[in-house]
Amino acid sequence: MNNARILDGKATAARIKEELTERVSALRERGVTPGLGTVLVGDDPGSHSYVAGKHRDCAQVGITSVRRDLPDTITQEELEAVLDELNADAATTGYIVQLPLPAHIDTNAILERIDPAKDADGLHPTNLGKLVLNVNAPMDSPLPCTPHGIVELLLRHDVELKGLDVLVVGRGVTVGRPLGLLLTRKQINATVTLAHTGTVDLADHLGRADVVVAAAGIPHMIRADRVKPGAIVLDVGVSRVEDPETGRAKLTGDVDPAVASVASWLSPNPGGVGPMTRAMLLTNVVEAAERSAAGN
Ligand SMILES: Nc1nc2c(c(=O)[nH]1)N[C@@H](CN(C=O)c1ccc(C(=O)N[C@@H](CCC(=O)O)C(=O)O)cc1)CN2
Repeated sequence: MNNARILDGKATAARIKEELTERVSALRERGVTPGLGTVLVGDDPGSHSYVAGKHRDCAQVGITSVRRDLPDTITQEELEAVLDELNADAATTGYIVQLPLPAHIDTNAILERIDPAKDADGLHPTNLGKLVLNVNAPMDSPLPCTPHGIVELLLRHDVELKGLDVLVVGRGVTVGRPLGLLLTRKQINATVTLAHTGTVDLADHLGRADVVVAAAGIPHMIRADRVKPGAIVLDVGVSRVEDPETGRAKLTGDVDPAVASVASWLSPNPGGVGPMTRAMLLTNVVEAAERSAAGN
């Protein structure tokens, strides 16, 4: 039995895209055309699918976009040269480097090479630093897309986290760490536990959490019998596992579908945080263009 109400990321992202379409046309009337660049290294099917989705979204809202798809044999220096080109390209008002990068590439050095004013992912150290220092008033600088998407998804469903105990499972730089910072801001005022592979008794944390954000990338690790009844559960992690019936790869989230019978709200996967991640990327691109149109 499914009791949980659905945090519908697909429908919410569609509404955000409608709002952005109007903002983009207002910018275009003022002679400003927002343009997204994507840098994709290698041939990971998941990354290719996400990047393709980002370009489809751009076309939908009127943002121009360019792709730089590169072989996984590229060197650090060659990749940095591509970023230097994008930093200098006036038509690219914002860009992202799709993660993960191959192991021989120094990811932190790459993120640092992005012009912070063109950082559409909010992952440049300057922009992450603003998040840590809590100095990015709304729209001053980009926020990382997935954490921002999670907050926006909850806000637009009128789900308040004030005073709630949130368990974030996963301490990665694109989700867990920045999400902990966002949720502990005074405007949200949640209490956050960041669980990770070194966490001793995850089951104990799970059983006590009012809100669970699962971003570990371990299929169905969050089970109904472990979750506090009435908890709010967001499924962010994704794995590609072979479907035994068809033999084809299938997307599987971190949350067992049976959790829907005990949770009060559930953000499914697919259809939850993924589309919101893409909507927040578009938001970052539009806001950067609006800042530059305002001369900031
Ligand atoms: N540079 C970045 N790299 C990565 C990020 C990021 O924010 N910036 N996050 C993730 C992947 N990601 C964005 O790039 C992403 C994940 C999921 C989706 C999405 O729309 N998922 C759909 C299903 C899509 C499908 O069927 O393939 C859904 O959940 O409904 C978009 C973007 C890691 N890398």
